[in-house]
Amino acid sequence: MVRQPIPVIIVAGFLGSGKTSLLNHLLRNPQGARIGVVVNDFGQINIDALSVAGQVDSTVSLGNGCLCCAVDASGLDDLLARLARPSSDIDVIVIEASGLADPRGMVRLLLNSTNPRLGYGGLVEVVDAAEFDRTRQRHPELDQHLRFADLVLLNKTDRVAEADRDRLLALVRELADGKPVLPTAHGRVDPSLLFDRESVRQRRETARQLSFDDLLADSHHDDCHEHLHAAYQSVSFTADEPVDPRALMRFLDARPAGVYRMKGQVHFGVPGHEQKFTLHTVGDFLRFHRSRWARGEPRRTQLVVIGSGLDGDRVRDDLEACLGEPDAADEHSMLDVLKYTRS
Ligand SMILES: Nc1nc2c(ncn2[C@@H]2O[C@H](COP(=O)(O)OP(=O)(O)OP(=O)(O)O)[C@@H](O)[C@H]2O)c(=O)[nH]1
Repeated sequence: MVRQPIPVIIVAGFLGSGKTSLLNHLLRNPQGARIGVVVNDFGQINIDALSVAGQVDSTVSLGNGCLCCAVDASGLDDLLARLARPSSDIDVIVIEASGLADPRGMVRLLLNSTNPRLGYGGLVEVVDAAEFDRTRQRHPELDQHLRFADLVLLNKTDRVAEADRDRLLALVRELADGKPVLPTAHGRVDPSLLFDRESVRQRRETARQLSFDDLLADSHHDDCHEHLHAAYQSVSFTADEPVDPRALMRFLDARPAGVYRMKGQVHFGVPGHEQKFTLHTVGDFLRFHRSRWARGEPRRTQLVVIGSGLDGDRVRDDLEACLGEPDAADEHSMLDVLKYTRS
């Protein structure tokens, strides 16, 4: 079975916004995933709570399978390659960008990476609700960072009054230009929003075929607090009829506001392209992986769309409108899909 690339998630945000708190939260709630963590300084990572098992070069292996590493930007490429080696057995990598760094360089580095074991997992921008107005005054570039992020966490909402929280949410949503914005306290976000639990499971149980129930279960797992789920929605879509590739690409080009991730499989059924196309989107990032259908596996499209502030009926209707055979005279209907496809 082809191994799925390891998603690499970048956590950025200005000084003190709550990046380390988010990281600690993920490390405490790894959902069965082995998390590789890359930080500039792991002094603040809650290593005690994780029982340190041993130390290797500049990395710290933690008892629960997590790995922390200290690195500067120039060593990042090598370090990621090292973490992605099968022997490290890592399912997801989280990089904490230093407080002042512009995260775009790191995103570019990942998107341009030729390492097939690594995949872009998204840029999460953490902002401090209590300091938002002052930070924005001091660092006008914050607006750009918000536009560039795939997911924004408006953190420290416990430190602002409700009316202020609503004002800030509306303002940050406007600045983030359609990207999902979630209010959080102490970085407590549902980890399944960031990790593909099904790909973790696929990596761990390679013999087992993933069912659609598994995909859905990923959006409703039980070991996180209920209130974490309230902040985002997941919309599922399934269809036996083939999908028109051009119509789907139009949908993906103009993803509905609030969509953070899409995952699942697509059945185009176009002659010569009858294989299974596994779709993965994070923010603006889009990728298909082409593979064979398993023996007896029904050829159907099954998608989960995850985001915040989604209009579920609208998403379903828009996807429904993508069903149908492409125009028989259109020889190049798959061209745009193939541009984003890795076999
Ligand atoms: N009240 C409150 N305090 C928080 C919250 N999130 C983080 N903090 C506190 O804010 C301080 C900074 O949080 P960190 O998670 O270290 O922030 P950071 O972005 O990693 O900071 P730098 O590494 O300095 O950039 C710490 O004292 C946290 O305990 C929150 O949601 N509410």
